[in-house]
Amino acid sequence: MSELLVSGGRVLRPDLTVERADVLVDQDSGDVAAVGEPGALSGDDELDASEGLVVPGLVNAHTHVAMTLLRGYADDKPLDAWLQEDIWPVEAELTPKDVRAGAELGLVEMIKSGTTALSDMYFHVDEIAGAVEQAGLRAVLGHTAVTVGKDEADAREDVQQSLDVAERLDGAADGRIRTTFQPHSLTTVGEELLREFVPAANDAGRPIHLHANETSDEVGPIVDEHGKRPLEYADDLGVLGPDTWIAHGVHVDEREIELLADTDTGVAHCPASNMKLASGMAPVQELLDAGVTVGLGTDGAASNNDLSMFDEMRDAAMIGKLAAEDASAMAAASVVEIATAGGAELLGFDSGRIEAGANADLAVVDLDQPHLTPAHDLVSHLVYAASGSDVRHTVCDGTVLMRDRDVKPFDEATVVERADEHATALVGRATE
Ligand SMILES: N[C@@H](CCSC[C@H]1O[C@@H](n2cnc3c(=O)[nH]cnc32)[C@H](O)[C@@H]1O)C(=O)O
Ligand SMILES: [Zn+2]
Repeated sequence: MSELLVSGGRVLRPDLTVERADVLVDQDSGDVAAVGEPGALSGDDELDASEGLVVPGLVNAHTHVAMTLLRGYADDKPLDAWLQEDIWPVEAELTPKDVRAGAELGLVEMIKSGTTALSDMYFHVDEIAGAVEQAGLRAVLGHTAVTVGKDEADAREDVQQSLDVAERLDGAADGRIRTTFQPHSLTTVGEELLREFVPAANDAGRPIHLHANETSDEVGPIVDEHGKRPLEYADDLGVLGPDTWIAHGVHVDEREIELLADTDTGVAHCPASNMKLASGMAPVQELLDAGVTVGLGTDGAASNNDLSMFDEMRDAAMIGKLAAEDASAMAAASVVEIATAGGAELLGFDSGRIEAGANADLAVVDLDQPHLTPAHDLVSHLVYAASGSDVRHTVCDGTVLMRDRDVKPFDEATVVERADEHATALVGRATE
């Protein structure tokens, strides 16, 4: 048995208290074997956590990891125009190799900022799965179906593909990859196909992930057409349930919040994307108070524009207070909770907490820095003062993915260079 000792630091416990402790990782099972008194445990290999805080690996509950290729390509526009005028025309030119290059870049960025699990929505998913397998991360993947603007045969083919890809890739990378059925949103996939395929996904036991209630522009047409709120329509279609989580949930009314709680449907909150596209402020504190399971997501790098969950935590705290008009809303502990245990619950991974028996998915944050001094409250620091570049080591499934900022599964310089080349050629093709 090979064991890794994360030693000399402080550890963020599941109840969000901090104590001096060492963490012993069983690298064969990929689980935490024990959390013990400093110096009491020993392993074959050691990871130095002195002057550091060991935290659960962050869980990015909604992203499009390959969209790193479009980082900074189209900014300062609302969702609808941004997608239709800029993003979709370029995405139409994406090749599988582009997606692989963009995904690798995004995954390197995640490893460097302490993220160990992600929920992704995209296409050419085999390439994303290959990149995740190489990265050593944990992911929930899927093929996102869009039917607007497609003829009947293409539309059906796309939705069928979402179901097929989910079935084929579930359990890949030694179980680190799980899958979801993914209608893009309630307005971009037609009702007939939703009525046919959602029950099929449910019958297959496939979790569902989709964008919903992101902008007010998408709520109106659903109310006009179906005479009900988007999440009532979703419920009617069989979309809601304990295995489903929606991205955004910005424009939800009281009844919809109740519906989310009653059906145990989760929400991936994406504050940076919501601010940047001026989509609105999600009532996250209200969702939490109603008992809804909430995770935190960056969304894609074209609407953020980075994939750091540290930035996202700060944004969640800030906009959460503004939305509630209450400075005590989305307190630091709640934010850390959604970025770790909350996201893990949505994705269905036994991660998001450092405890014997849980997945050994963790990051060590370097506290020995001016902007993290003094150390009155380390949970506060994680949300309000730390950044992704403060992460010293990242471990997923018991494997060290970054040691002293050196990313192990990839040659970082090669990944950066390749992504840059692919992005430049892609935009060239799309605009020629
Ligand atoms: N474009 C493909 C499938 C869509 S993949 C998932 C899509 O979500 C898009 N996307 C990224 N961020 C957002 C968002 O915030 N709201 C809605 N869609 C988004 C992203 O650009 C990508 O096109 C097709 O037409 O078949
Ligand atoms: Zn999205």
